Amino acid sequence: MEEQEATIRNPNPASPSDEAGPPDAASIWARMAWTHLDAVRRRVPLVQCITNLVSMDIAANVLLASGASPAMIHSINEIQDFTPKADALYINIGTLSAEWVPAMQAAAKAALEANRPWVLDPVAVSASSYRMEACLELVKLRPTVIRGNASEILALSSACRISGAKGVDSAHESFDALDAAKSLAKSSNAVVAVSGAVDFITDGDRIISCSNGVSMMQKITATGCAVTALIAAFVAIDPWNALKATASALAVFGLAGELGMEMASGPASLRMHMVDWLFRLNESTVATRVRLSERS
Ligand SMILES: Nc1ncnc2c1ncn2[C@@H]1O[C@H](COP(=O)(O)OP(=O)(O)O)[C@@H](O)[C@H]1O
Ligand SMILES: Cc1ncsc1CCOP(=O)(O)O
Ligand SMILES: [Mg+2]
Repeated sequence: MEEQEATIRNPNPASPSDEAGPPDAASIWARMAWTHLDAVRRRVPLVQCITNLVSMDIAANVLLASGASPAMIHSINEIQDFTPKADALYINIGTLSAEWVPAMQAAAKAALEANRPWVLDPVAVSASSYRMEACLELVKLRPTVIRGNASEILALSSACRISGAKGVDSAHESFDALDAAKSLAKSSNAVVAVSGAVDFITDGDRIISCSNGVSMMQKITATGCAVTALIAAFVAIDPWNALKATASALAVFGLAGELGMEMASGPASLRMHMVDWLFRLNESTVATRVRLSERS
């Protein structure tokens, strides 16, 4: 366990005998993504998911295929016993109901008390003031990571309704939400990830961008929810480096989408092939095809 953690903190130590010379920044990031995926497979983190009804199947299958252990447990009566046993908690407000809000809050508090990372997906946060208020209360419970599409991050960051946002889908490009993401990261103390054609991950100071993925992923419902679940698994195995773990999860997911698209004929087969590729990804594919970089 200690050896693995050390590897994650320093995923690519320079080797003086490396004939190819020192690795470039892109390959260091890609090797980091592999180290994270490998650690998830070895350590099989238990991820408690309180997620929407649409996403339960794909989120659980994405976690399983990647090597994590999903548990879709949302009854308030089980939080006290179960949440401290989980390695990370995932909360998603997609199909919010009055009954679930107290369970979400209790789980976030239990995760904090047990020193476990927890990850928030603010699905369609601007759809209603009820949803926005519930989400703002959750943000006060110090999520480790918040991942949303551009419209959601813009809305949450300004905590007001954004005209043009259409339900659960984004009406904005991820770059439009970059300043909002930085500001939300600073005010919430969370790592904030904005997904889109390019994903941006920030802690308020550093910004990592990820250009893996294919646009067809938007045509599968709950891909955003599923990648947020995957972020929870990656943060579970590297909680002190949530920025990097989040970037790795988005890159691995996007790469599985790219490889899946080579075999798919539409959204339904992409979903299947993407899950297969999360299971099949190997070191050389991840190390050569992940596209992460840090913006200066
Ligand atoms: N135009 C795009 N090109 C490539 N990948 C994309 C594109 N749009 C979204 N993705 C990917 O799809 C996944 C879900 O992101 P997104 O659609 O923004 O979330 P949501 O489903 O919450 O709206 C992410 O992994 C993201 O990188
Ligand atoms: C369609 C829908 N309605 C409520 S939650 C949900 C799924 C949203 O998934 P994603 O945010 O990944 O697009
Ligand atoms: Mg979403």
